[in-house]
Amino acid sequence: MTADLNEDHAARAAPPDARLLTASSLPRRAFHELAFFLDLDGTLAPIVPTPDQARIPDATLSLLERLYVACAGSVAIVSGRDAADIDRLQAPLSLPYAALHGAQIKGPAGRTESIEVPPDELAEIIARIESVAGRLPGAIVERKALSVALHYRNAPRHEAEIRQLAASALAGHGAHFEVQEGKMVVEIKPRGASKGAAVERFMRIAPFQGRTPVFAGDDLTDESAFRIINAMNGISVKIGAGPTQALWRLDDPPALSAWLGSLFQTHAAAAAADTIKDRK
Ligand SMILES: O=P(O)(O)OC[C@H]1O[C@H](O[C@H]2O[C@H](CO)[C@@H](O)[C@H](O)[C@H]2O)[C@H](O)[C@@H](O)[C@@H]1O
Repeated sequence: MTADLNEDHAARAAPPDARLLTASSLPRRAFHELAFFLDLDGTLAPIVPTPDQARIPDATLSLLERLYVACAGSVAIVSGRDAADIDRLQAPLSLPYAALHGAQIKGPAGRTESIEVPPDELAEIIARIESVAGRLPGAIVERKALSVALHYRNAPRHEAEIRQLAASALAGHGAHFEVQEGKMVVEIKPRGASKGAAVERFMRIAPFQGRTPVFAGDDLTDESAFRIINAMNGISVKIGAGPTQALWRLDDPPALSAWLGSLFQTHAAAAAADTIKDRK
């Protein structure tokens, strides 16, 4: 069993005790005290039938821009997607991000960091997967810079074969790669890449350092980040149903947008109250 499958087990074993997050659940904190880490698919962008149909709604992009300004740059996307996809999906914004489940990081000053994997091994894995997936109607192979995802959302009857294919493609490459399960997808990613490690990395650098981290995510890959966030006394938010290590829960991407919007309303109301107090 790989580390990530263990994470899967840990998530399933956790009691379903994440509490519903509302506008008044948390003590009020100023934006300059907070750092936001947001997953992409299923969190900022609703889940859709194929990866290339995914979009971050314009209203969410506007909210992210306001948040970025309010937090003086302490907002990052933390995704399993390829860097090029994150650039495309967040345009016209250019928030810092972790791509490929944390294997690559683009920091606040645009500096990039990356895990390295042997390119010939990745090419072998992809060739093996593509040679079989082509015979499974509906299966989608998503090639990424350091990994490959095998989607079965449109080929649910082939789930078992697809999982088996990922396991067999990994054989002989386990020193550098590992399996990452996700929503109707099985991926082969660089060994050791994790969203938790990416969040820890961001939290060691300005402007994130010293703030209370907030992480929202919907999938198994987000569980490593929830654990790190909890250990940092941060705010971990699971989007959607399912067992989780997160302490808070929101129903879906629109609920996350509404909660982020409510932070601005609370902030504005508090500022107005302070002004009235000052005048008295
Ligand atoms: O960490 P994330 O930003 O959530 O990325 C996880 C994977 O998301 C994408 O796949 C998922 O979303 C697709 C679009 O909604 C959906 O069709 C698919 O079934 C989901 O698994 C993306 O394609 C992957 O590369 C990401 O790793």
